[in-house]
Parts: sequence; C-alpha cells; structure tokens
Amino acid sequence: MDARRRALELAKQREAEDRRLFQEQEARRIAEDERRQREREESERRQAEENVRLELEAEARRKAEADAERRAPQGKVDANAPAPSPADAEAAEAAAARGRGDARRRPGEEDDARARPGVRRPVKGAEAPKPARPDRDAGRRRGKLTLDKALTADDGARGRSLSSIRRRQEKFKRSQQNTPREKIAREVTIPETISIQELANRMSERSVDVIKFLMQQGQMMKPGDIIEADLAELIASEFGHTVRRVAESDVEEGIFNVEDNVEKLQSRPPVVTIMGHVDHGKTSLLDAIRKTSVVSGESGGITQHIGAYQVEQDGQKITFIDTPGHAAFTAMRARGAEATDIAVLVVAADDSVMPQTIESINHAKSAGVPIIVAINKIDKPGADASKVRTGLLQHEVFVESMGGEVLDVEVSATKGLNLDKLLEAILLQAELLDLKADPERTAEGSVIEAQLDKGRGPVATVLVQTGTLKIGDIVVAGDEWGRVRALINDKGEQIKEAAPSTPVEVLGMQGTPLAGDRMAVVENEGKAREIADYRQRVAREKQVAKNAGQRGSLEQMMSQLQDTGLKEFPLLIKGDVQGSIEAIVGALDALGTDEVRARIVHSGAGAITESDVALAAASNAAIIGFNVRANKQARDASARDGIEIRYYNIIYDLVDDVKDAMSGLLSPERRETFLGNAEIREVFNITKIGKVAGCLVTEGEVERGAGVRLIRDNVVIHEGTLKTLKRFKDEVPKVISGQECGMAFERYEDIRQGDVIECFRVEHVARTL
Ligand SMILES: Nc1nc2c(ncn2[C@@H]2O[C@H](COP(=O)(O)OP(=O)(O)OP(=O)(O)O)[C@@H](O)[C@H]2O)c(=O)[nH]1
Repeated sequence: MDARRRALELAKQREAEDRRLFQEQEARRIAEDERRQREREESERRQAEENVRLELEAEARRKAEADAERRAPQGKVDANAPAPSPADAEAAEAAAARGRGDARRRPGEEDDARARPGVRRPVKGAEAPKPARPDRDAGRRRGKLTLDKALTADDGARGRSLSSIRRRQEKFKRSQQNTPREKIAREVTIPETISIQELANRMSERSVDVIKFLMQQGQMMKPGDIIEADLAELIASEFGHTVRRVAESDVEEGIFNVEDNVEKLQSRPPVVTIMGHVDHGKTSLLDAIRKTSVVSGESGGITQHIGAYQVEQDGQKITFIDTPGHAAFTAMRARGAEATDIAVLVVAADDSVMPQTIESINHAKSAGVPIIVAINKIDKPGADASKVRTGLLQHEVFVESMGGEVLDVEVSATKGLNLDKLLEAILLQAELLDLKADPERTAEGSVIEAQLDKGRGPVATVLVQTGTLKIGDIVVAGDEWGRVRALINDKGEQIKEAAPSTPVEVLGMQGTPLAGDRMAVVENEGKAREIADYRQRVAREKQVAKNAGQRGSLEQMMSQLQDTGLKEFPLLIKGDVQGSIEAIVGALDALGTDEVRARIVHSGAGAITESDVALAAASNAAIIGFNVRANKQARDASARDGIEIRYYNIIYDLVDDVKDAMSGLLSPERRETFLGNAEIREVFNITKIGKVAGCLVTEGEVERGAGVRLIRDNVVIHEGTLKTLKRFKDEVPKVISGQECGMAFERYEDIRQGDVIECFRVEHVARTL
C-alpha cells in the first residue's frame, strides 16, 4: 500500500514538474509566436505598400514609354528619346532611378530592397530595345532590363541555389509575357463588413490591386483593414464583378452542422453525463469509474482533471463529462451544446426519488437524452432498490424489470460494486443509439470548460463531436477564435489530433470561450476573425437590448408561435404545494386545442432556482411561479438570460393569462419590476398602529406606494400595500439596501421575525403581437 502511495506521490511530483516545465516552455512559445506574428504583419504591410508603390511607378513608366513609342517613327524606339510630357518623363525617370543600383540611390535603399524577398523591383539595364515583336518586346522594354541582368544582378551575389533562380526566372518570364489573364466576372458575396484581404480572395483578385485602387481613390489601407459593405461593393463592381449583399449573420453560414459524409461514418464512443439528487453519489460514482479505469488502464496513467475523461470497457471507449448534475448539463444545452448522448441518473437506494431526481428526469427528457438508472448505495443497510423503481414509475421512467425499456443497474460507488455492469449498460445503450461520426471531416465540438491559465494562456477543454481536431486548425468557439497550438488529452499527454468523442485541452485560443460554446474549424484566420467579430458585436447588442424585451415571455412566445407555426407552448411551473401544481397542470392541459397546447417542461414544488431558469432558457419556456418566488441566483439568471418569471397567487388568473396568450388575445400586460427585499429582524406591537416590522433592506430598495408581498420560506403569505415606511421616526419615500426601517402592512398583521418583505412596482403595458 505504502509503495503504491509513494509511487503515486512520485508520479504526482513528476507530473507537477512536467507541468511547470511545460508551462514555461509554453510561455516562451506564446511570446515567440506573438513576436513572429507582429513581424509577419509588419513585413506584410511593408511589402504591400512597396508592391503598390512599384506598381504605380511601373504604370507611370509604361505610360511614358507608350507615349514615347507613339511618337517614335515605325516602332523604332529610342530609349533615350525625350519624353513627351515633362510629368511623364519625370515619373519614368524617378521610377528608373529607384530601380537603378546607381550612385544616385539613397544610402540603405539597396539593403532595404534586399530585405524584402518577393518584391519585384525594376532594374535599369539600359539595353536598347529591338524593334518589332510588339507583344513580348513591349513587355520586356517596359521593365527596361534584360532577364539575365535582372537575375544575375542580385542573385549571383547572394549565391542563391540554382532551383530558386530557375523559379524566379519562370516567374519573371510569366510576368513579362504580355498575355493578359482571362478575366472572370464573379458573383461576390459581401457581408456588412469585410476585410480587404477577404474581399480580394472572394473576387479572386490580388489584394495589392485592391489596395492600389483604394490608393488611387486617396485611401491608404492594409490587407487586414475592415471596410463597410458599400465600399466593398464599389470595389467589386470596379473590378467587374457582380455583388450579392448578405446579412451579417451569414458569416456563420455553413460553419456548424456541416453534413457528414454518410459513407465515411464510423462508430464513436458515447458521451455520458451523470445526474441525480444532491448526495446520492454522483461525484463518488464518477471518481469510482475513473479510478477503476486507471487501475485497469495503462500504468501510471493518472487521469487529469480536464472536464471530461475517457474509460475503456471491453476495448470500447466511453467519455464521461466530469461536471455532474443537471444544472451544468442544461446550462451547456442553453448555449447550444448538445454534447451528451446518455444521462446516468443516480438514485440512492436508501433515499429513493427526490426533487432533484425529478428535475434531472425532466432535464434529460427535455433534451431527448436517454436515461440509464444507477441505483446507488446498494451496500447500505436501508437500501431498497424496488422502492426506487416504483418511485421512478410515477415520473414515467419505466425500468426493464417494470416492463419498460430504461436500463437500470444496482451499484455501490464506494464499494466499487457492479461498475462494470453500469459501463456495459452504457455500451449497450450506445449500440442502440448507433452513434456515428465522420472522423475525416473538419472538426466540430463543444467547449466543456475553459479558463485562463497563467502560463498557458486560454485553455479550453473541448469535446470533439465530429471530425478530427488537429494541431494547426483554426477554430471559432463562441466569440473567440484561435489556432490550435497544442492538444492535451485527459492523461496529460500531448497529442497531435483528437477523434470524435475525445475530450481534449485546446491551447492557442485568443480568448477564453464559455462552457457550452460550440467550436468549429474554419478555413482561415480571416474567416475566424470575421465570425468572432460578428459574434462579439451581437453579444454587445444583446446586452443593450436585454432590458427592452424578454425572450421567454408569454407575448414573445405567442409571436414565435405565429411566426414559426409551432403548436406547443412551453412552460415551467413551480408552486408552493404539489396539490396546487397538479391543479394548474390539469387546468392548462384542458386548454389545449388541435392547434396549440401547453407543454410543461418541468413542474415541482419549491422556490424557482437557477437550474429552473437554465431549463427554461434551453427550452424557450416562460416560468410561472404560483405562490413561490425565485431565489437571488434565479432572479439574476433570468435577468441575464431574458427569461420571464410570472408570479400568480390565483389559479384562475394564471390559467386565464396562459389561455389569452395561447389564443393571441392578450389583455394589457401587467409587467412587474422587482424593487427590493427587506428582512424582518424584529416585530413590535405599537398601540394605535398595530404590528410593525423592524427590517433591514437586504437587496435593492423599498418604496412607499409600491406593492409588497410577505414571504415566508420562499412562499408568498400575503400580498398588499404598506401602511407605513419609516426611518427612525420619520415617514420616508424610500429606503435603500443596507439601511434599517420600520414597515407595517395595510390591514394585515401576521408578520414574523425572519419573514421577507418583497417590494415591487407594477406597470400595465399594452400588448402588441
Ligand atoms: N454507503 C455508500 N455511500 C455512498 C455511496 N456513494 C456515495 N456515498 C456517500 O454519499 C455521500 C455523497 O456522495 P457524493 O458523491 O458527494 O454525492 P453527490 O451526488 O456528488 O453530491 P453533490 O455533489 O453534493 O450533489 C458521500 O458521503 C459518499 O461517501 C455508496 O455507494 N455507498
């Protein structure tokens, strides 16, 4: 045992040391990469400017020569003949002088030219051109040089290899042949903004030509500069292309859900998330499975904590997402990631079905993910597996022994009992699902978690879902992008590529994406930047628009129904007691017609929680609270995600509102704004006034004249108005968070220490559909 512990410690130390070294190495590499990138950009910029300058000079020279030729008798050209106009002559001379390696050149200019390989510089080799052969010779004369001179002047001195000289010779010949390239007019797709380089690519033109054109219009620009669609359209038509203007969102077109090639599909491992009620053993089960795989897997292969890990059973792989719980699962889903194939529902055999077991079932069902039940803690004396099975029956989870199709396995996470059977059940379910992906295509995946690592920069754990992710790929995730610099698997090993269903740490992102963001490989950096820019803009706009409208509101849902022809009205209902919830669900069910019906994505007793808001966001549902409130986290999440929470205390009102929304006949909306909460610290009995609550405002503010509710244990006890709002002895219009005050209700006295007084304002807004 001791030996094993020592070995583990040693391995851990080694791993820490490796990691430190790796981090240092990475930091150096990041700095080096950035330096190179800066240099590359600078040299590209200089080169583009130089090319443009040369082109302009060449053009001026051509013009001057053409004029000279026109004046010369019978095609006899005298290179030294006086130029036709002083301006042209000047231009031609200036151009020639720049190309000449003569004494008139400014010091350092030659070095400068040599420092830029690939830049075509005209060299003056004053050979008198021969007459006739107008086509080719005209081309030759243009440069006022001979091919040999052009090549030997520089290359000989620099001792270039023969093959590189030949390549340049070929290139030079090509450029000198005066046969104009056949011009193809294209339809160029132009989004609302585009980089010059990307526009040039789409037109199949050289970016230098575009920049030249812009220079002629008096605008100095670089290939990476972003221009508006109007200017892009002008450029495209100037180059003889037609234009198709598209919406900005079209930049995202085709990056996700690219069809797999059916012939290339191969089986892929299932991806599993573990869910269940608190303390039923989710973490223990994940740990137990991980440990088993380490023992049976390769020696020393200590699994890293990267957000997901893979195990092997009978030679087949299974991927487990390492963040247990339905809240994380649905939060990811709300961001668009459909990462999970199978949900393992952990139910403790000594505790049976509990509220979060039911939530988990609804979350899995709402995502259409099949469930496998792990009846855990089977080793405990009070364990009763059949009670679990019947408990599940009431929530429409029919396990095999009850005549259903849901697989169930009795396990003990702490004793390691039947874990292999659970893994076999997962593989069986996976086989039924026939999970496939095309490993040969470009990769798509989902971000499971991401953080900024001091040494390594942004690190995203990505679950590759289809295709193979490779080092060097350019990826977009959420509103971030990057070039994959390194891939690290769950064993901490650097790998070159990651196949479908593999979780892998991705290094090289420019920023940190969010868990649940989808990741895709795109063709080039320009495209990646364009998508990331677009998404950042959209995120900013959403932030601004957030308060203006809510997406999970009854009104919006109705208009969505009308727009999309959807027939379901998704609602999430939380109530104070099971009885009232059943009554509400029954009443809402009865409202359904052939055209539209309410779909309850989840219902349950208790406060509205953050996980309810996440589920509502993922299913586009509105939340209805009947005599219950949302806790602080849920309120924050609903404000952040734009999910409406409606509170009711009369079933009739609730059903009426839903009915009106469903039939599109909404009366003016009663829009409620939460103002603040005050906690009752003490209750005083004061003659003439009655019971007065001594309160501390814990959140927001309370206002006289606003609506108030008395809440006890997250349940609404009373709703009404305030009789008094006092600070010390004075009546005041408002009291803010952190201050104490005295409050009394109009005609209501059942107040207790620990109760919360919620303050809200009501507006009536006309509904427009
Ligand atoms: N006897 C017994 N105890 C178990 C078993 N599985 C888990 N436990 C215990 O149950 C307790 C809760 O286990 P966790 O794994 O933390 O449960 P969880 O569902 O992850 O809990 P949260 O993370 O709080 O939601 C711990 O004390 C475990 O040791 C089991 O199979 N048998």
